[in-house]
Amino acid sequence: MRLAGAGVRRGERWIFRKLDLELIPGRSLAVLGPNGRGKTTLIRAVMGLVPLREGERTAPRVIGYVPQSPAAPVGYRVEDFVVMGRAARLGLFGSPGRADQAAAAEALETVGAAPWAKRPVDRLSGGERQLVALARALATGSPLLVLDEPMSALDLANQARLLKVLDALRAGGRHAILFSTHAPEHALVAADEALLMMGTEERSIGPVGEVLSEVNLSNLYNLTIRRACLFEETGRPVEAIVPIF
Ligand SMILES: Nc1ncnc2c1ncn2[C@@H]1O[C@H](COP(=O)(O)OP(=O)(O)OP(=O)(O)O)[C@@H](O)[C@H]1O
Repeated sequence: MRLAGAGVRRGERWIFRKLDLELIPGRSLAVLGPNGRGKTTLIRAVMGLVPLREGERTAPRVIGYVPQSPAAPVGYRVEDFVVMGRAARLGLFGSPGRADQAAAAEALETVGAAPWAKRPVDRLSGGERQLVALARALATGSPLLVLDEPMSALDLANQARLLKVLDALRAGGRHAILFSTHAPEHALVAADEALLMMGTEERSIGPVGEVLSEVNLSNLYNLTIRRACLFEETGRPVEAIVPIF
């Protein structure tokens, strides 16, 4: 996926301009910024759901997408909903075959949602729905996964589960992952690079460890923010990022 000199306007206002972005399989990028700064707009532009007013976009035909508030159509079981991720492979009147059912079952297993396969999708909680939406995105088989605040409705255990899934997908090398988040710690553990959206043309992009510095985060949120290493776990520092107020 590539954006070159990309810009999106809403009415009279540019949300972002002159944005260059490149993502390859095996790499994960986290997008951070205050409320209303344009994360969802950027994600929708990557998806091709919002037109660019300048610049160019190159992306796979099918993209695995987890929107901020995943829909829950009435009358579908979880497994049917996840198999919908295969739609682009089926053609207009195609119905899912064994391989499609197997891909859906595997995706549900990956996110830990297999036990809910027979449940009505409209009766899932917000967090359960986010995990099932990720399963549907995985079932597409796309090399690109785009997730808009995927952790926002998840409890701590499911946040950990999702971070582990994203980390494993990235390590597997077959997926490029783009996700937005309000939790810099999540970017530290599940992304290689971070994009901080500071202003329309102002941004910082680079390796998470460098970009998510106390100075950058304090400037981004206009607040004093401290970052501290708590301990090391299997050779990797576990860090806390804390606002001071
Ligand atoms: N359809 C639209 N028409 C006009 N303006 C819009 C539209 N959608 C979003 N905006 C505006 O674009 C700006 C960026 O919104 P966006 O949803 O991309 O921000 P965000 O960083 O994802 O915010 P949050 O963290 O609150 O989810 C906001 O000022 C918003 O009001």
